[in-house]
Amino acid sequence: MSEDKNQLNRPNNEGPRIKTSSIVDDYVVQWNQKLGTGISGPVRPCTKRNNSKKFALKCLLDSPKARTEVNLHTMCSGHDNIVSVFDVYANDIQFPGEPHARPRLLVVLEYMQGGELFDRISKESGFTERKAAKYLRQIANAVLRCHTLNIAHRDLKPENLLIRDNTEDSLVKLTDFGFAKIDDGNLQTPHFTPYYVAPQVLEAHKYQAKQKRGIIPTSKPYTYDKSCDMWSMGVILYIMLCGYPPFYSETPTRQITSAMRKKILSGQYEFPEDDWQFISDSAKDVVKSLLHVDPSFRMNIQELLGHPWLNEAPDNKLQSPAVFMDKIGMEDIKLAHSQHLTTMRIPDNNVTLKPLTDTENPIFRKRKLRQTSIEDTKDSLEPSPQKVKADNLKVRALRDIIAYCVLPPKVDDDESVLNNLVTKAMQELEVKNGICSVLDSWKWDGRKFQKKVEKAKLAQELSLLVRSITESNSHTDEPDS
Ligand SMILES: Nc1ncnc2c1ncn2[C@@H]1O[C@H](COP(=O)(O)OP(=O)(O)OP(=O)(O)O)[C@@H](O)[C@H]1O
Repeated sequence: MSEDKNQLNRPNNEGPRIKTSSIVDDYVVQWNQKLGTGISGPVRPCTKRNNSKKFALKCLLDSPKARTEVNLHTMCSGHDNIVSVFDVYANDIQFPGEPHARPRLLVVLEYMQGGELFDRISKESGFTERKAAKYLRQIANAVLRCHTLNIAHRDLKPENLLIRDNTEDSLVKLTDFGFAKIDDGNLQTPHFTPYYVAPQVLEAHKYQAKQKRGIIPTSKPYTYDKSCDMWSMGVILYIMLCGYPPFYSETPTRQITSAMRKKILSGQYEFPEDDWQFISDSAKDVVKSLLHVDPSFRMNIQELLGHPWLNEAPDNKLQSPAVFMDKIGMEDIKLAHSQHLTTMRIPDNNVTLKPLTDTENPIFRKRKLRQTSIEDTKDSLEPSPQKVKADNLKVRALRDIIAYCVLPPKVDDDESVLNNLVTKAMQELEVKNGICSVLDSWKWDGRKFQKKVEKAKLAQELSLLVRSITESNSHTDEPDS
């Protein structure tokens, strides 16, 4: 058996053996070439000295987060539908423009010659439902591997689905474990940050409450991180079938609009007749089951793999390749999906309110990355501490309301607490349009609500408002519409 095959079949549950010898002893790295670029900088080609095989090299600044990425990726590696990790080196490296060498993790990955999945689909002349099902099955198998190991990938998006080679039946493989985490399904009240409470957290609370009341059996624990992956597969499938995403702004913009947010939250999407009339009901059933707004009713990975459409999809031709040819449209689709994933990811630290500097915002980072020509600038992409402080102050009052709504009620709680918090927010906020449209739902008369407030819903809508305010502050060049 070849060395590479051995590597693919070895058990990976101990994490990688990180070598401290120099990578150049074993590999020739083409430092000036790029296979692609992500938030952590370029991925470069490299060749193994002893067998002349080509690999892809991802360079990460060494940090606990990078070590987690490498660790979880290595654990999932060794599966046909996951890009394999072959070697990991911890070396000090100085890139052009840097004053000194910095500790880096150099991750030698299986070389994915065929590029990104959606680019491949755009070139397929006879792309059919059956082929879409074949791709989805492979993606689902990758997710099964992760979920079986209790790892949620949390960044399932088109750019992270790569094709092995240029052959007709080439495999699709999942990569980039930068947001992956062990999903222990453990969600107790203090274990999230009210600042960034995502709809999924609130939904998880609802689920737990239903479990406590015996409405949902406790034997099927709901894990919110894993259900993000299922949602992502629903979006990816929808796009594969028609060429555009289910939740999309009508006006071309790189920001999610508030109307779009509402649609996402309430699961409002359509199968426009013109484009979907020839797509099978079975395919639509898979989409619906994955894009279920309530994660407790969303299909899990085993259910997806057991769906008949995956094996019996009809051979009707799809229009998506033609739509994928529109590169600018594709970029927008990718950005919108990334942004939505950011909303769904739950902050990992608990109890204390997190400063913005600790959050990951791929859109923000990517935009910055595009603006700079210096390689490996990960550290310089953070907003200044002064700006973070100013941003935090602007939305502090909104965060107080969110925290009030999501934390368990105090014994002496009454309506005046919420009314006072809202009044304070109205006084502090510079731009009030966003909050006014949220408050309108419960008839805020300037001092109190005339209608009974659904606290979970209010928290959901305000957390989206907070995100849009802080994000639009980060990109004053592209205001939220
Ligand atoms: N194994 C590989 N073989 C070929 N190209 C690759 C490989 N891994 C990554 N790439 C290319 O590099 C790009 C960035 O890789 P990756 O997503 O792992 O980096 P990242 O810095 O974590 O990016 P992201 O912004 O997506 O989080 C990919 O979209 C792809 O085009």
